[in-house]
Amino acid sequence: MEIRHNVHPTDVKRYTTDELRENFLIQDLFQPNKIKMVYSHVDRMIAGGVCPVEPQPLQVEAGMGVDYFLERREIGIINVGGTGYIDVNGQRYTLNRTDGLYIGKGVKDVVFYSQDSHKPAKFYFNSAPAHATYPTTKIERSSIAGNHLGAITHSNDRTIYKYIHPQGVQSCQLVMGMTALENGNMWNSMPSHTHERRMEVYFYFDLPEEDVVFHLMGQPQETRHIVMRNEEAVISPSWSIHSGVGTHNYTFIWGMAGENQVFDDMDAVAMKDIR
Ligand SMILES: O=C[C@H](O)[C@@H](O)CC(=O)C(=O)O
Ligand SMILES: [Zn+2]
Repeated sequence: MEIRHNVHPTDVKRYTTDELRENFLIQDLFQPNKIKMVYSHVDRMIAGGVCPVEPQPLQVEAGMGVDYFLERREIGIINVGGTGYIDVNGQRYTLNRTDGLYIGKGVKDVVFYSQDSHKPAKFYFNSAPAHATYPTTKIERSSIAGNHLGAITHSNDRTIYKYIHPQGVQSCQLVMGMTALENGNMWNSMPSHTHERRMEVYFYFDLPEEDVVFHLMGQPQETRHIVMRNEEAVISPSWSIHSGVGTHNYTFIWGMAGENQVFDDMDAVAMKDIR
């Protein structure tokens, strides 16, 4: 398990490109038969990926100080690969591409599978500390009514699908969903925002190999960027904007943890104030 520490925004002003990438960027999420996990000290969020060519059990990692992964945690999972299965205490859930699964605190036995090892599942996940148990629930993408936002005139015509949230599948603190940009639309979350009360992780996918997303971060008056490729994620502390522009349209999964679960509790940054 990789550990990422908290960093102070005053220090981040002086970070080099490599330091920004070492502290915030998450790469190599889908290595065959390996569960990749990054443990962020920002709200103790774990972001990770599983590519189960062979079945992969979710295992506690050294340093977590518990007997099993979900002893004091909850997890949200979205499949971005071929059809896969997740067995939760022996009960099988089938996840097609972009279907999700919430698993509550206390579940001991979670195993990831691919339906076809030549077209393996790619399970992206976010996990946050939890102190109560909410039911394990499958979330079919087709069952979610998306919220349409943006317009082609601002190159940000997109649909937000909320998977885990107070009006949908319940959780202790995890809020999770997916935003898909229409063809020819490149911008997300601009005008930008922060949310002092929650951190967020973005995972970009559906991006052609030769294309990139310039992910924008930093304090609103002190912005920086990280160049990201397909199937990479980035940690956004509560003081940082999280926005991006691609050389091609893309889709991204967002996950949040922290003080509240109110999606609209954002500190909007006026365009005249961003620097
Ligand atoms: O706090 C909310 C998150 O930043 C995202 O949900 C924003 C987003 O998906 C978008 O604007 O497209
Ligand atoms: Zn946000």
